Amino acid sequence: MLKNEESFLPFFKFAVNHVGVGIHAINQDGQTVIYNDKMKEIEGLALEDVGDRSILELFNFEQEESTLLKVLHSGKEQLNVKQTYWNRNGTEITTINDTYPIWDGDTLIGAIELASDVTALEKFVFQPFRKNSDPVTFSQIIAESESMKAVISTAKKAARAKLPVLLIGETGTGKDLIAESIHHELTPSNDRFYTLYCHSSNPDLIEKLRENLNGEEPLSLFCERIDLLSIPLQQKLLAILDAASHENRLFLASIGDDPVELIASGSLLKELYYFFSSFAIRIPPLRKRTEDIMPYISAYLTRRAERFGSALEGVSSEVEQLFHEYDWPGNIRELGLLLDEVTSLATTETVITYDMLPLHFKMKSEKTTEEPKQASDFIVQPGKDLLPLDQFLREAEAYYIQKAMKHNEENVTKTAKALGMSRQNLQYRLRKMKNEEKAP
Ligand SMILES: Nc1ncnc2c1ncn2[C@@H]1O[C@H](COP(=O)(O)OP(=O)(O)OP(=O)(O)O)[C@@H](O)[C@H]1O
Repeated sequence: MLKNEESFLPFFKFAVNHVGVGIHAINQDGQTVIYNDKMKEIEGLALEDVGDRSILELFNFEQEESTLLKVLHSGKEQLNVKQTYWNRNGTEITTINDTYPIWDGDTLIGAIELASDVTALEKFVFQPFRKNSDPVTFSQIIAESESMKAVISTAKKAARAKLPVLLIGETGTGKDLIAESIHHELTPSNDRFYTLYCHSSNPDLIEKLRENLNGEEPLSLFCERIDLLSIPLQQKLLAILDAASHENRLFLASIGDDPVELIASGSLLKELYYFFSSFAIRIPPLRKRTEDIMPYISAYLTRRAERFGSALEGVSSEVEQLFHEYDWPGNIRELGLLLDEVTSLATTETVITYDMLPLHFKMKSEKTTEEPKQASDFIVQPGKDLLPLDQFLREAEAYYIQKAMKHNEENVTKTAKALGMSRQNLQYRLRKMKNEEKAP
């Protein structure tokens, strides 16, 4: 570190321990090098627990479960990953994590995770229906698009048949909401709606479930994200459900990805999939049903005006277009989160304009709406300015590699072979292209 940089160290240390996000960084050996106060608070750890122990020892993770290690191995960032789990103090925590690789020139030297604790927001704002203890019913679900109308219609059929249901969809698409709506649609109704959050690999969780399912009480059980349970726990869960099946009971589950892929990758037990899949309902991501965006915003703003007297009534046409073009990786939850952020800062405005959007969203949305290069960009044409040769070569190389990757279904080994280069060389170029894309 340069002398000048050293003098900033106390400022950095102060900032790291006073920011509102949890920060966890590891070096290339998986050893913790930064673990700030907010992260300790989120994960319920004491300073002595952390020391210089590796992340694997600290959390008893299976190697593949740690996002930090995944990023360290792949060199690829992972953004907007929602995690709900019980921390060391037994408190249920929901975070949204962004994890980045750290490069020193071309060498990958570690990874850093930035975690925003959204537990309170989730409880208070994201689940407004639960907050009021009102039952969640189909009437509260926004479904303007044909695809969502079809989802609701199948979900109602499942409620009439009272057969097991599997909800398939990306995070934030509304699986929980639909599960609870199915429960409230049942006739005769079930006494209780239990949710089993499968985000923890703690065997006690499943044991507690066994106790709750003793007897013959009519109930609905929603096993949220069964694909996040370890396979041995999925086997236990299946045995418990088999034993507890009863005509008065409805079992529902959700998964975050295509079941065929989850089974093939060893994340989902085939038999558990069969158990739930009498009704397999796929909820499309928001980017494939953009007709639902404006009705959701309108319902959100109406609710906000009723509760907090907010003056906001809609969004500008520029924002509407941006929202339609953005790919919403966090789906409706991400849209709700964004609206929370914007509306909490609004005062007398009646329309949400581009200027009111947070910087992080503007940056993300710009990246996704940027026009990709076309083959015609590399042809010398009359009236078109010539590029400096090295810029032309860089852009042409990036274009050619991207096309080659697409042609080989993003398989690095196949593409490297086709391009006559080593896998490492291609990986290096892909990383370089990504960094150049990000550079302002
Ligand atoms: N169609 C919808 N209409 C109204 N609100 C919705 C809709 N879809 C989702 N939401 C809201 O978005 C948030 C996320 O929904 P939900 O928790 O049901 O998603 P999920 O698919 O179960 O996500 P995860 O897999 O991460 O648990 C909730 O606040 C929910 O109220």
